[in-house]
Amino acid sequence: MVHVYSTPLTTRFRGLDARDGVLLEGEAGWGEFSPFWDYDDAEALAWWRAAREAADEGWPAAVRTRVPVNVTVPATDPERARSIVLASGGCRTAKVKVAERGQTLSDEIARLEAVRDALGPGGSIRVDANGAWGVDEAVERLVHLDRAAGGLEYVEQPCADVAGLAAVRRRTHVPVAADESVRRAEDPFEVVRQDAADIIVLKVQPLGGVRACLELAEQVGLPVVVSSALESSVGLAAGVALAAALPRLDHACGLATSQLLAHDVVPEPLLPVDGDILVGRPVPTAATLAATDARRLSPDVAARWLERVSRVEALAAGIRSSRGTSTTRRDGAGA
Ligand SMILES: O=C(O)CCC(=O)C1=CC=C[C@@H](O)[C@@H]1C(=O)O
Ligand SMILES: [Mg+2]
Repeated sequence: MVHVYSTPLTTRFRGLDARDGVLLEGEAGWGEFSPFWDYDDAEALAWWRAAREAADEGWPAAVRTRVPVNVTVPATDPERARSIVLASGGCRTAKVKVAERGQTLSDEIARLEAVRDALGPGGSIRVDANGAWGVDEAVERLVHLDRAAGGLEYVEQPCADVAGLAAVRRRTHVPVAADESVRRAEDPFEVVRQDAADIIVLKVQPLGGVRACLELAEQVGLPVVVSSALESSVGLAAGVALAAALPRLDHACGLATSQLLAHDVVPEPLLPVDGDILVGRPVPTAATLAATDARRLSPDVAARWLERVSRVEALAAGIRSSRGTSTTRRDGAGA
């Protein structure tokens, strides 16, 4: 069964006001396929593999029952930032978006001060620049942002390229986390070779599934933060499964993003309680599927997704047969 979901966001995020994607049901449960629209079909293949893993195989065993998570604060005004933190379900870590086009350093300082105020002195604050800064700009900005936050836990992807991350890392005491340099890189190990990061951010869909992420984490050998791709709780469950299966987890994970969706696809979304998400796999119901059904809410979006699924599924099948392996166990499933 294939369901195309669509929901408004509660706060604009990553330039988006709505989120949409596809849910697939297989023998092992539900999987999510929701590459952002700026990912082409070749890039979307990894997202497809993650969805099929969830639907057909399920995930490796958990070694913990709860996962500490951060509240995600979009590039919004200080009052809204404060209320997002206060309504976060007890998160002790906040991730604050910075370097948003059209915003100034003082907007960012005001947002960080509001977040620190709401979090209290004991919480941790990290920022994410999504690769928008040059090296000098990053080093300079971090002095101000570190001060406004009362100390930063780390900066995520300050610059776009790995050499930039490495240079920033040498020039600031704020630890550096690599996100896009892992999930959109041709070679995620470049970050290790250039000594460019203290932490790696892993997202299950763009990296091809929970097992692929566990393998990557082991090979990279750096501390891991598991983060969402702004999925519904069906997709978030895969991130939670990864965080639950990692042998070591030293940092809160970016998996509390159901808070950014106006509607989720399950009756009890994966949301933090006392700052933790309980490891589990919520199941959609007929009522929640109907409430998020893109075929009813925005038929054009639903049609685009069904076409995308057919194309990516064909691409995946072509790759499998050209490698000489058997075709899918579930030929045609999902389309
Ligand atoms: O890490 C989090 O707190 C939430 C997830 C998150 O920030 C992101 C999800 C999806 C797309 C990205 O632009 C963004 C990120 O850059 O980490
Ligand atoms: Mg990021």
